[in-house]
Amino acid sequence: MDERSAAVAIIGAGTAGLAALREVRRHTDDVLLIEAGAYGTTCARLGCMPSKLMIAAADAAEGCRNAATFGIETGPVMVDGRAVMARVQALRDRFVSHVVESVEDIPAEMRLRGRAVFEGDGRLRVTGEGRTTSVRAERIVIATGSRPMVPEMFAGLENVVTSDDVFGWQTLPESVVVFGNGIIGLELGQALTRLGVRTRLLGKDGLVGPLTDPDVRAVATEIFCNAFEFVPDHEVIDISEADRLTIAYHADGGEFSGNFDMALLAVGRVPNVDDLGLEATSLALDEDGVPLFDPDTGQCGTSAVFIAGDGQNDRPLLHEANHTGSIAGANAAAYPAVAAGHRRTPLAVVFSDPGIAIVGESHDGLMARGADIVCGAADWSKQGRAQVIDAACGRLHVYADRADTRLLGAEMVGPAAEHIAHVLALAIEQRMTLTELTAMPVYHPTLEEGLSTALCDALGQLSLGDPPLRHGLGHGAGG
Ligand SMILES: Cc1cc2nc3c(=O)[nH]c(=O)nc-3n(C[C@H](O)[C@H](O)[C@H](O)COP(=O)(O)OP(=O)(O)OC[C@H]3O[C@@H](n4cnc5c(N)ncnc54)[C@H](O)[C@@H]3O)c2cc1C
Ligand SMILES: NC(=O)c1ccc[n+]([C@@H]2O[C@H](COP(=O)([O-])OP(=O)(O)OC[C@H]3O[C@@H](n4cnc5c(N)ncnc54)[C@H](O)[C@@H]3O)[C@@H](O)[C@H]2O)c1
Repeated sequence: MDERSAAVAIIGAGTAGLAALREVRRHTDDVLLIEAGAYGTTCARLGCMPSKLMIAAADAAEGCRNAATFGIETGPVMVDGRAVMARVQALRDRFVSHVVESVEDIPAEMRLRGRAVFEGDGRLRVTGEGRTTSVRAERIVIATGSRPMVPEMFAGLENVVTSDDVFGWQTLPESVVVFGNGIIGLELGQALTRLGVRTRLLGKDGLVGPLTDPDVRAVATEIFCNAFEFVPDHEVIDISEADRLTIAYHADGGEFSGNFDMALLAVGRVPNVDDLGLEATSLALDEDGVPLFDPDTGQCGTSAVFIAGDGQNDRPLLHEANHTGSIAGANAAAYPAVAAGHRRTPLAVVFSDPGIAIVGESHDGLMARGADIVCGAADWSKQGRAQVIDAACGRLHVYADRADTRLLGAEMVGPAAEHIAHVLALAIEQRMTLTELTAMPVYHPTLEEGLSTALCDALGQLSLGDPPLRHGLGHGAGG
């Protein structure tokens, strides 16, 4: 068995692991980056980028279908599944190759290929490429990511895939039943529908992505139920498999069934911590097997182990993997001088059409802590610019503290959600009040006028004297 030692070992060369490495190398080159799989990150290979490529193709098809609304005739829209997947894979490969090149620029002596398992505190066994290496590390960063959850009832079925499989398809299937009304289910379910795949999305508990505000969720439910075969809640009665999958289920008080080429599971992701041998360490674990850690430092208890990215099982998003990776790396390098990093305003976006976003504190979170808030609303169906571009549907709610009028959070479904969410994140990060926000300039005619409507609505509900001069053009059908 080979033996290695390092001041810092990082398990996982994904987004979080690479961010941690960058921070550690500011302090020391005595670091080992351990990777069990292919270099290239989940984001580029199997996540953010290929999914957005598929959505881009789907939106192009939908744009052609809707062109007649503007008086433009395109003729029948034909989707060439092979060409769609070829573009997805070509651009995905380009994104992956950029990451792989940057990893290969890391000095070879800092990299180790193989699967790491803890053998005790500060001790790892790494197995891969035909050899086993025993690693002693003073500090360790766990950055092992997550994988799709596969519930027991699907085990053993052949025609069941996850997002790990979709982007490798050579062409598009004829039909897919998607399980999961979360972010992946909505994004891929809608994209597949727009790409001409007969798609049914079966969800649980009436949820729509991450939305928690009942009014916003109700609007989103109506929109997506009209946009494609979306069943927000169901209970499986039976799944059988011959040539195709046959699903029988209860929904809306009735009994339904359907035949599909395959099932796409998008029912959540599990952190890759279960096969890490954590039981061999002195770390305390939560009920999901994740080490108890401080979200501000990434530190697990008072140990020299830090955790980052999807492995934290907290905010499984790319920018959070990058940020928590940096925090964990900086603290692993400086240990025992551990410092809190600044955790940014929570921000989650669903790239559906219309888009969905949550910024800052969610409605559920605010209610749970008994916050005294004022909620301002905008109805996108009446918004001028949204009507111009044929995107007039959705709802925006902004939440502000009733006492000091600081913006606390927002939930939305509607046009430009990804951009409006960023404006709001900036405002929350800067601790801006409704008075300050409504004093900002708003151009006409823009979708930002819808945001202005919601902010003015919130301010108008407070007894602060006269509300500011409203940007009237943002309120109605163009004036
Ligand atoms: C379909 C899909 C779409 C997504 N879209 C978006 C999006 O649009 N925006 C967004 O913000 N987020 C999106 N995400 C989430 C985002 O991709 C993840 O949050 C992010 O990639 C997590 O990065 P990470 O570094 O934690 O994990 P990863 O990049 O997965 O890195 C973990 C690495 O650890 C390695 N590893 C695991 N166990 C071991 C071990 N024992 N030993 C050695 N190595 C090990 C793995 O092989 C892997 O390379 C999407 C995810 C999916 C699946
Ligand atoms: N745009 C983005 O930022 C983006 C895109 C894709 C993925 N991601 C990340 O990946 C994570 C995982 O995505 P996800 O969509 O798999 O998980 P998710 O946690 O977002 O949603 C899972 C959904 O599946 C439902 N569900 C659970 N069991 C079910 C069952 N048996 N049948 C039907 N539905 C069931 C749940 O109610 C939930 O709504 C996301 O939370 C997100 O952080 C982000």
